[in-house]
Amino acid sequence: MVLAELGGSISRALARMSSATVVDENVLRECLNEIARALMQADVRFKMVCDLQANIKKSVNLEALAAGTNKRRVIETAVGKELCKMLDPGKPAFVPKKGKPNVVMFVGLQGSGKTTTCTKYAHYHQRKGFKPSLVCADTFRAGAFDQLKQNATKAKIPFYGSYMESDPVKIAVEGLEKFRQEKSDLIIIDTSGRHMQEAALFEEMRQVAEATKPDLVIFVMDGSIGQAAFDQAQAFKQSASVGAVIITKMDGHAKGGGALSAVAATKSPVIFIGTGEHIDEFDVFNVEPFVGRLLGRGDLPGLLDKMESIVPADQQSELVAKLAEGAFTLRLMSEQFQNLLKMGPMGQIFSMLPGFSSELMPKGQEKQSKEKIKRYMTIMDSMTAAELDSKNPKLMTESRILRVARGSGRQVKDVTDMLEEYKRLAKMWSKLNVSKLIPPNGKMSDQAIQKMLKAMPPQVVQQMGGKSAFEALVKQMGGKDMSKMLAGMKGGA
Ligand SMILES: Nc1nc2c(ncn2[C@@H]2O[C@H](COP(=O)(O)OP(=O)(O)OP(=O)(O)O)[C@@H](O)[C@H]2O)c(=O)[nH]1
Repeated sequence: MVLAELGGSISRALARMSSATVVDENVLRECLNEIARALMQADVRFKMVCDLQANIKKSVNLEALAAGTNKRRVIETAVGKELCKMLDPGKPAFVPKKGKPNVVMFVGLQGSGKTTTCTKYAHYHQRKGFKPSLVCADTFRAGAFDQLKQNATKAKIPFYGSYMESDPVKIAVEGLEKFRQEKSDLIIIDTSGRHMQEAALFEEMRQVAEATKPDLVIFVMDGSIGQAAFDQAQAFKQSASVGAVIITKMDGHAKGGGALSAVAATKSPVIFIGTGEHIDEFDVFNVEPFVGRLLGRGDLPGLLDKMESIVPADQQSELVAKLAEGAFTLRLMSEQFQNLLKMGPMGQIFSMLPGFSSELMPKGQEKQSKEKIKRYMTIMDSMTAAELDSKNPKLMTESRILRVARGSGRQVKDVTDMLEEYKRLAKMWSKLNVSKLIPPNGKMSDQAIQKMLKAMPPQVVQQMGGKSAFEALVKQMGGKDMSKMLAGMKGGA
C-alpha cells in the first residue's frame, strides 16, 4: 500500500528533525518540504499541499516558544492537525437510524467498485441489526443486475431489479415502494456508472435522486485514480448532493492522496474504505487514527478491535487458558495461523502499532510468509486428530511424516519444516509460562515483559524495531488487555 510509504516518509521527516541539535526555522522548512514532497508523490493536489505548508508555518512560531518546549512535538501536532483538517470537512455524514426507511443512493464512475461496495455497505449494516435491501437502477451495463443479484443472494439481502425495464428512474421508484412496504430500514440504490464525459450519466443520476429523494448520496471512488480524483469528485458533487465518500481498492496500489482530494472537492467525509474484493474487506474510516498511522503514532484501539473481531472474546480466554496449561499442540498452531491470515496484510498491522511502519515488512516477505502458512495448513489438513492434539513431538515418526507428505501432495522436507516451526513455537510458549505472564486483568509487569522478550526469536524482536521499541510498545498498551494481543498475534511465521 503506497499510503504506508507516505506514512513512512512523514514519520521519517519528523524523526530527522528531532535528531537535529537545534530546531530552527531552517530545520522546520526542510522538514515541511520533505513532507510536501511525500504528499505530492502520494497524489495530493499541489494547492492542498501548499495550503498545508502555509498553515503549519503560520501555526508554529518557533521563536515564541518557551525555552524547554519540545519543538518536535509542537511541529508534529501541527502537522497532524492540518492533515486531520484536510480529511475532515467539519460536518459528519448522515448516519442511518434503525426503524426508519433510510434511503441511500450510490454514485460513481464505471468500474469504481460501486456495485461491490453497495453490498458491502448493506452487509455491514445488516450485521449491526438493520434490515437492508438493494435496488439495481443500473440499466446501462448489461451484467449489472446479475452481479448485484449474485452478491445480494450470497449475503442474504433482498434485492430488486429488472432485465426488461430500461428506465432507471422507474426501477428505482418501484424498488423503493416495494421495500418500504416490506419495512426495510435501509434501502440502497445502485446507479449506473459510466465515463465522466457522458452528460447522460449525470442527468440520469439527477433524475433518480429527484424521484427517490435519498437521505444520503455516497460517491464511490477508486483509490488508485490519483490526481484526477479532485475533478471527478467535483463533477459528481455538482450533479448530486454527495454527502459522503467511500474510497475503494485501498488494498492495491492506491496512493491514498485521492482521498484527501475527494474530501476537499465534495466537502463530505470519507466514511468507509474498501480493502479487497470480499464482502468483509470493508473498514470504517476514522480521520484521527488514519492520520495517527501516517505520523507513525499507530492505532492501538483499531488494532485491538480488529483482533477482537477475529478472535471473539470467549475464544481468547480459552486460547490463553490452553496456553497456560502448557498445551501447545499442532491444532493450536493451525488456529493461530488461521487468525494470522484473517488479520489481513501484516504490513497493515505494523502500521497500527505506535512507532512502526508497514515498511518494516520487507517487500516480498509478506507474500512468502503467507504462502508458507498456507503450505503448512494444507499439510496439517492431512494429519489425524490424534496427531494434531498430541503433546508428544516424538509421535511424528518417519512413516507418519511420509504418509502426511503423500496425503498433502507435498515434499517430506515441507512436512519436517512445518514440524520444526511447531517445535520452535512450542518451545517459545513453554518458556513464556503464560499463566504467570498474563495476570487475570491482562496487564503485564516489567518482569513479564522482559521474560517475553527473552523468549521471542531475536529476528522477530529486531523486526519490531528492537528491544526498547518492543518495551515501549507494551508500555503504551497500558491498561489494554494483553491476552487479546496474544490471542491474535502468535506464530511469527
Ligand atoms: N481489490 C479490490 N477490488 C475491488 C474493491 N472494490 C471493488 N473491487 C473490484 O473492482 C471491480 C469493479 O467493481 P464493480 O463493483 O463491478 O464496479 P462498478 O463501479 O459497480 O462498475 P459499473 O457497474 O460498471 O459501474 C470488481 O472486480 C470488484 O471486485 C476493493 O476494495 N478492492
